[in-house]
Amino acid sequence: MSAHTTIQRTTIPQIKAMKGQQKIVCLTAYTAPFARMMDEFVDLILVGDSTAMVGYNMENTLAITVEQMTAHALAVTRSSEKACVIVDMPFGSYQESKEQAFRNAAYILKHSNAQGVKMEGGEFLAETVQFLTERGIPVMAHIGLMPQYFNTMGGFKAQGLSPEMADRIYHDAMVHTQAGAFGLLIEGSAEPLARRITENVPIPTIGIGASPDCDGQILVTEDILNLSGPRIPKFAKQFADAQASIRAGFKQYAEEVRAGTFPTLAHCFGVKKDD
Ligand SMILES: Nc1nc(=O)c2c([nH]1)NC[C@@H]1CN(c3ccc(C(=O)N[C@@H](CCC(=O)O)C(=O)O)cc3)CN21
Ligand SMILES: CC(C)C(=O)C(=O)O
Ligand SMILES: [Mg+2]
Repeated sequence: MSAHTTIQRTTIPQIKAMKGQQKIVCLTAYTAPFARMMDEFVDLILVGDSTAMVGYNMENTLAITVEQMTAHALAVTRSSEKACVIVDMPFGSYQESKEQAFRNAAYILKHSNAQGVKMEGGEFLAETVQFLTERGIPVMAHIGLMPQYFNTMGGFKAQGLSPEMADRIYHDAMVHTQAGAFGLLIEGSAEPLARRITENVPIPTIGIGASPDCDGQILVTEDILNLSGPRIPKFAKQFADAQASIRAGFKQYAEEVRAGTFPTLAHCFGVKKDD
């Protein structure tokens, strides 16, 4: 047995096969500590472009680059061994043409060792989904609320609430499925729409602010740990208060340094026993 055949990373075909069998548990991670801690609990880690907002305190996701996403993705793959890892293609790196999309997706995967990419878009994106899938790059299509349309939409607005819009998003889901997407991420959309899509596609749907009936769920990790800023979406639920625990640690450290009780000689080098 070779030295590196201990744990096999979950593959994209395995994620696809989970539909109808078991819920697909997904979270975002951008850096080593969270990737390392969540690896045993999640099936899939998304290196989300939400790091623009959560990690860099930007107003929206538009300014993050291919190089930044690649660096975050590499940190995540180096710090996990079990979860399937996919990466958000950042704004402007895939919308221009299917060739541009392939070039940037191949760059990201080559330099990060991640397994697939996610891209936001409706019907126009289907030929890109097919082009990449045929050439060895698995694509998850992100539909519904698409944060990269921040300027077109004038903010983050729930989608598919009217029958006309719901039908258009349903159609987008069918077209992406036909094009070979390995999964659909449905964000901020009417619940009946997300359920109807889930029931009518053979590929997994991953919901965020979508429906309990989606094949899997995802949230932004910092949101569920109370580590995000003040603007947390309605669909996020707080599962732990890491902020309280981290702030307590900062407070204690500051107090001990100011009081001169940290460090002690036990934290120092070259200290003689009888000093
Ligand atoms: N911290 C964080 N969590 C996220 O889930 C997330 C990000 N950042 N950044 C990228 C996108 C943007 N997302 C968001 C951000 C805000 C709302 C929001 O405020 N929605 C309103 C309803 C908007 C409407 O329909 O008018 C809400 O009440 O939740 C939704 C999705 C989801 N993603
Ligand atoms: C919110 C999830 C789905 C995402 O796209 C991100 O984290 O960027
Ligand atoms: Mg994203």
